[in-house]
Amino acid sequence: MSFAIGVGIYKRFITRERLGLLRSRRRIVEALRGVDIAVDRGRLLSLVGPNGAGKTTLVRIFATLLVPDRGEVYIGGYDVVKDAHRVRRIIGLMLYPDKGFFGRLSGLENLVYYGMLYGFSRREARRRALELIELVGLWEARDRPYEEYSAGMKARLGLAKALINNPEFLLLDEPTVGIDPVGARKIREVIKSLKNEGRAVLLTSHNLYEVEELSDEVAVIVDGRIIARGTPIELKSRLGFRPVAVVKAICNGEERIFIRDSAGGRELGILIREVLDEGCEVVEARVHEPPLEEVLVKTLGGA
Ligand SMILES: Nc1ncnc2c1ncn2[C@@H]1O[C@H](COP(=O)(O)OP(=O)(O)OP(=O)(O)O)[C@@H](O)[C@H]1O
Repeated sequence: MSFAIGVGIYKRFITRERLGLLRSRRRIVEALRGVDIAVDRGRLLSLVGPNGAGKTTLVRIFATLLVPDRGEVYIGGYDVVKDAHRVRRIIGLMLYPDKGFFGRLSGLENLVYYGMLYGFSRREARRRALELIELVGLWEARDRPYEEYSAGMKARLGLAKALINNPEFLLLDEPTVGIDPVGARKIREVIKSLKNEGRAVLLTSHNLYEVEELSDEVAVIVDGRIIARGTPIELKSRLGFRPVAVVKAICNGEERIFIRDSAGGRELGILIREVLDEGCEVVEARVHEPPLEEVLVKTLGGA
């Protein structure tokens, strides 16, 4: 059985919609409509989809912050509703934006505080906090007040906080939003190493290049339902996008481009041979695989 598993998850919100100064009416939002999801140890599953699709709602249910209306969710064998306190001991959560920090305390003090909430002694909490501050690249800023941190620094501290209890399951909601490219790469490396250590990771991101780089599996959520899932490569081919072999050549003094469907991987070699047989000179040969970004933007269109 998978380390984290959710079956038939259904969640709706009842809100009030304003119709004017004095009038409002009840509005029902079906945020999740029968979602099945599973994440194994040492694997990273990304949730992608348009704004309002239900990704954060799903993360919050796995994090025990919301109770599903229907369906079952287990993490490490514990029910997220009935055994919420046990689940909280084995998960780490990074939400965006993270409102759980004290502005006047330094990054380090904030982490020590959270370590002690998990039951570590002050000494142990400090040792762990320093280790994590170093890991996320905040060493120089460790004694500065949190309120002075930039958005990217806050996000890094959020990741460190998610790791303070050495969690087996990590829930990362938009972990690199607002972080500069060098910082974001650092965060991605940390996420990869956490996964390679055997943790299960559930991630949401609108950065599909990041999703493609990190994910073992991607689930596309639209309107509260998973409409497609698979490895990035499976997903692309399921959505009708296949790699193509492209050969650029000079034939009789003119540049020509030859293109061939290249699902099997051997087509590029065959195409090059054919082009050479035609008496052309090959100047460039490659397999073009459309990035996940291109595939999903074309598939989801205006969703
Ligand atoms: N507390 C709430 N009360 C009412 N509606 C809510 C609440 N939380 C979420 N929703 C609604 O549920 C739906 C799913 O929201 P959710 O935040 O899960 O989407 P998302 O996929 O994470 O979006 P984004 O990419 O913008 O972060 C949206 O229609 C949202 O407005």
